[in-house]
Amino acid sequence: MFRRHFLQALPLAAAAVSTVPKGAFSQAVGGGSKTLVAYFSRTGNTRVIAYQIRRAKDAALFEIDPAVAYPEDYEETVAQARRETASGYLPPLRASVRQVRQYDAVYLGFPIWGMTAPPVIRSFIRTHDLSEKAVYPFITHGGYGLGNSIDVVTSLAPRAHLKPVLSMEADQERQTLEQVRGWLDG
Ligand SMILES: Cc1cc2nc3c(=O)[nH]c(=O)nc-3n(C[C@H](O)[C@H](O)[C@H](O)COP(=O)(O)O)c2cc1C
Repeated sequence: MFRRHFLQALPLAAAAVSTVPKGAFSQAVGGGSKTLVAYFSRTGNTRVIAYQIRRAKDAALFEIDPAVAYPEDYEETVAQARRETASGYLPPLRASVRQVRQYDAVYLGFPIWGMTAPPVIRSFIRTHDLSEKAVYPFITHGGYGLGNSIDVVTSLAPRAHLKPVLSMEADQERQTLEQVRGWLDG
Protein backbone atom coordinates (compact mmCIF):
# COMPACT_ATOMS: atom_id res chain seq x y z
CA MET A 1 0.00 0.00 0.00
CA PHE A 2 2.84 2.29 0.86
CA ARG A 3 4.51 1.57 -2.44
CA ARG A 4 1.28 2.15 -4.36
CA HIS A 5 0.96 5.55 -2.73
CA PHE A 6 4.27 6.69 -4.04
CA LEU A 7 4.43 5.19 -7.47
CA GLN A 8 2.16 7.68 -9.13
CA ALA A 9 3.59 9.48 -12.12
CA LEU A 10 5.35 12.59 -10.93
CA PRO A 11 5.81 15.38 -13.46
CA LEU A 12 9.15 17.14 -13.50
CA ALA A 13 7.72 20.29 -15.00
CA ALA A 14 7.67 23.00 -12.39
CA ALA A 15 5.81 26.25 -12.37
CA ALA A 16 8.06 29.28 -12.73
CA VAL A 17 7.32 31.01 -9.48
CA SER A 18 9.42 33.02 -7.12
CA THR A 19 10.73 30.52 -4.59
CA VAL A 20 12.58 32.77 -2.17
CA PRO A 21 10.89 35.57 -0.30
CA LYS A 22 12.41 38.91 -1.27
CA GLY A 23 15.43 39.76 0.85
CA ALA A 24 15.60 36.35 2.51
CA PHE A 25 19.23 35.51 1.88
CA SER A 26 21.34 33.70 4.35
CA GLN A 27 25.01 32.95 4.49
CA ALA A 28 25.79 29.27 4.84
CA VAL A 29 27.50 28.54 8.14
CA GLY A 30 31.23 27.99 7.61
CA GLY A 31 32.17 30.82 5.27
CA GLY A 32 35.44 30.49 3.36
CA SER A 33 35.06 26.86 2.41
CA LYS A 34 34.77 25.86 -1.26
CA THR A 35 32.44 23.03 -0.30
CA LEU A 36 28.81 23.45 0.62
CA VAL A 37 26.53 20.96 2.32
CA ALA A 38 22.92 21.89 1.58
CA TYR A 39 20.26 19.62 2.96
CA PHE A 40 16.60 19.21 3.78
CA SER A 41 15.53 16.92 6.58
CA ARG A 42 12.20 16.44 8.30
CA THR A 43 12.97 13.81 10.92
CA GLY A 44 16.74 14.11 11.17
CA ASN A 45 18.02 11.10 9.19
CA THR A 46 19.51 13.22 6.41
CA ARG A 47 20.71 15.83 8.90
CA VAL A 48 22.96 13.29 10.63
CA ILE A 49 24.74 12.66 7.34
CA ALA A 50 24.92 16.38 6.56
CA TYR A 51 26.76 17.09 9.79
CA GLN A 52 29.18 14.23 9.21
CA ILE A 53 30.02 15.55 5.75
CA ARG A 54 30.45 19.02 7.13
CA ARG A 55 32.95 17.77 9.68
CA ALA A 56 34.83 15.56 7.23
CA LYS A 57 35.06 18.22 4.51
CA ASP A 58 35.22 21.31 6.69
CA ALA A 59 32.32 22.50 4.58
CA ALA A 60 29.81 25.30 4.89
CA LEU A 61 26.37 24.13 5.98
CA PHE A 62 22.99 25.31 4.76
CA GLU A 63 19.62 23.90 5.80
CA ILE A 64 17.02 24.03 3.05
CA ASP A 65 13.73 25.05 4.61
CA PRO A 66 10.35 25.92 3.16
CA ALA A 67 9.11 29.42 4.00
CA VAL A 68 6.02 27.75 5.42
CA ALA A 69 6.84 24.64 7.41
CA TYR A 70 5.23 21.36 6.50
CA PRO A 71 2.67 20.04 8.99
CA GLU A 72 3.97 18.18 12.01
CA ASP A 73 1.59 15.35 11.19
CA TYR A 74 3.09 12.72 8.89
CA GLU A 75 -0.09 11.90 6.95
CA GLU A 76 -0.81 15.58 6.33
CA THR A 77 2.73 16.05 5.08
CA VAL A 78 2.40 13.06 2.75
CA ALA A 79 -0.83 14.48 1.33
CA GLN A 80 0.59 17.97 0.89
CA ALA A 81 3.80 16.69 -0.70
CA ARG A 82 1.81 14.54 -3.09
CA ARG A 83 -0.31 17.51 -4.18
CA GLU A 84 2.70 19.77 -4.61
CA THR A 85 4.68 17.22 -6.58
CA ALA A 86 1.74 16.36 -8.83
CA SER A 87 1.13 20.02 -9.66
CA GLY A 88 4.82 20.92 -10.02
CA TYR A 89 4.50 23.49 -7.24
CA LEU A 90 7.76 24.99 -6.05
CA PRO A 91 7.40 25.98 -2.39
CA PRO A 92 9.13 29.26 -1.55
CA LEU A 93 12.26 28.77 0.54
CA ARG A 94 12.77 30.45 3.89
CA ALA A 95 16.23 31.55 2.82
CA SER A 96 18.70 31.16 0.03
CA VAL A 97 22.48 30.63 -0.11
CA ARG A 98 24.25 33.91 -0.66
CA GLN A 99 26.76 33.70 -3.49
CA VAL A 100 26.47 30.05 -4.30
CA ARG A 101 29.05 30.67 -7.00
CA GLN A 102 31.83 30.62 -4.39
CA TYR A 103 31.42 26.86 -3.98
CA ASP A 104 33.09 24.27 -6.23
CA ALA A 105 31.37 21.29 -4.69
CA VAL A 106 27.86 20.92 -3.33
CA TYR A 107 26.74 17.98 -1.23
CA LEU A 108 22.98 17.98 -1.69
CA GLY A 109 21.02 15.97 0.86
CA PHE A 110 17.36 15.09 1.07
CA PRO A 111 14.91 12.30 1.94
CA ILE A 112 12.87 10.58 -0.73
CA TRP A 113 9.29 11.80 -0.69
CA GLY A 114 6.76 10.01 -2.85
CA MET A 115 9.48 8.23 -4.83
CA THR A 116 11.12 11.49 -5.80
CA ALA A 117 12.94 14.53 -4.44
CA PRO A 118 10.82 16.69 -2.11
CA PRO A 119 9.34 19.83 -3.68
CA VAL A 120 11.70 22.08 -1.68
CA ILE A 121 14.66 20.40 -3.34
CA ARG A 122 13.25 21.35 -6.72
CA SER A 123 12.86 24.89 -5.40
CA PHE A 124 16.45 24.89 -4.18
CA ILE A 125 17.90 23.66 -7.45
CA ARG A 126 15.78 26.08 -9.46
CA THR A 127 16.97 29.05 -7.43
CA HIS A 128 20.66 28.19 -7.11
CA ASP A 129 22.90 27.89 -10.13
CA LEU A 130 24.79 24.61 -9.76
CA SER A 131 26.35 24.76 -13.24
CA GLU A 132 29.92 23.45 -13.43
CA LYS A 133 29.86 22.43 -9.78
CA ALA A 134 30.51 18.92 -8.54
CA VAL A 135 27.21 17.80 -7.05
CA TYR A 136 27.19 14.89 -4.60
CA PRO A 137 23.64 13.84 -3.72
CA PHE A 138 23.17 12.08 -0.40
CA ILE A 139 19.73 10.63 -0.04
CA THR A 140 17.86 8.73 2.63
CA HIS A 141 14.74 6.68 2.03
CA GLY A 142 12.47 4.29 3.85
CA GLY A 143 13.38 1.23 1.82
CA TYR A 144 11.92 1.94 -1.60
CA GLY A 145 15.01 3.37 -3.20
CA LEU A 146 15.77 6.59 -5.03
CA GLY A 147 12.75 6.71 -7.35
CA ASN A 148 13.32 9.38 -10.01
CA SER A 149 15.16 11.75 -7.67
CA ILE A 150 18.43 11.69 -9.58
CA ASP A 151 16.58 12.47 -12.80
CA VAL A 152 15.12 15.48 -10.99
CA VAL A 153 18.58 16.69 -10.04
CA THR A 154 20.06 16.21 -13.49
CA SER A 155 17.10 17.70 -15.32
CA LEU A 156 16.97 20.82 -13.13
CA ALA A 157 20.75 21.23 -13.01
CA PRO A 158 21.85 19.87 -16.39
CA ARG A 159 25.24 21.59 -16.28
CA ALA A 160 26.20 20.33 -12.86
CA HIS A 161 28.76 17.52 -12.66
CA LEU A 162 26.91 14.70 -10.97
CA LYS A 163 29.14 12.65 -8.66
CA PRO A 164 28.49 9.25 -7.05
CA VAL A 165 25.31 9.19 -5.00
CA LEU A 166 25.04 8.09 -1.39
CA SER A 167 21.74 6.25 -0.97
CA MET A 168 20.84 5.02 2.50
CA GLU A 169 17.84 3.26 3.90
CA ALA A 170 16.77 4.84 7.17
CA ASP A 171 13.94 4.76 9.67
CA GLN A 172 10.65 6.09 8.47
CA GLU A 173 7.67 7.50 10.30
CA ARG A 174 5.26 5.17 8.51
CA GLN A 175 6.73 2.12 10.25
CA THR A 176 6.29 3.81 13.60
CA LEU A 177 2.69 4.61 12.77
CA GLU A 178 1.98 1.05 11.66
CA GLN A 179 3.37 -0.38 14.89
CA VAL A 180 1.35 2.05 16.96
CA ARG A 181 -1.76 1.26 14.93
CA GLY A 182 -1.28 -2.45 15.65
CA TRP A 183 -0.98 -1.70 19.36
CA LEU A 184 -4.01 0.56 19.37
CA ASP A 185 -6.10 -2.02 17.52
CA GLY A 186 -5.07 -4.59 20.15
C1 LIG B 1 6.14 12.86 2.94
C2 LIG B 1 7.03 11.63 2.97
C3 LIG B 1 7.09 10.80 1.88
C4 LIG B 1 7.93 9.70 1.88
N1 LIG B 1 8.01 8.92 0.77
C5 LIG B 1 8.87 7.88 0.74
C6 LIG B 1 8.99 7.09 -0.43
O1 LIG B 1 8.37 7.32 -1.46
N2 LIG B 1 9.86 6.05 -0.42
C7 LIG B 1 10.62 5.74 0.69
O2 LIG B 1 11.40 4.80 0.65
N3 LIG B 1 10.52 6.50 1.82
C8 LIG B 1 9.68 7.55 1.86
N4 LIG B 1 9.59 8.32 2.99
C9 LIG B 1 10.49 8.02 4.13
C10 LIG B 1 11.72 8.94 4.15
O3 LIG B 1 12.33 9.05 2.88
C11 LIG B 1 12.76 8.44 5.13
O4 LIG B 1 12.20 8.21 6.39
C12 LIG B 1 13.91 9.44 5.23
O5 LIG B 1 15.04 8.82 5.79
C13 LIG B 1 13.54 10.66 6.07
O6 LIG B 1 14.64 11.53 6.13
P1 LIG B 1 14.70 12.75 7.15
O7 LIG B 1 14.68 12.17 8.53
O8 LIG B 1 16.00 13.41 6.84
O9 LIG B 1 13.51 13.62 6.91
C14 LIG B 1 8.74 9.42 3.02
C15 LIG B 1 8.65 10.25 4.14
C16 LIG B 1 7.80 11.35 4.13
C17 LIG B 1 7.74 12.24 5.35
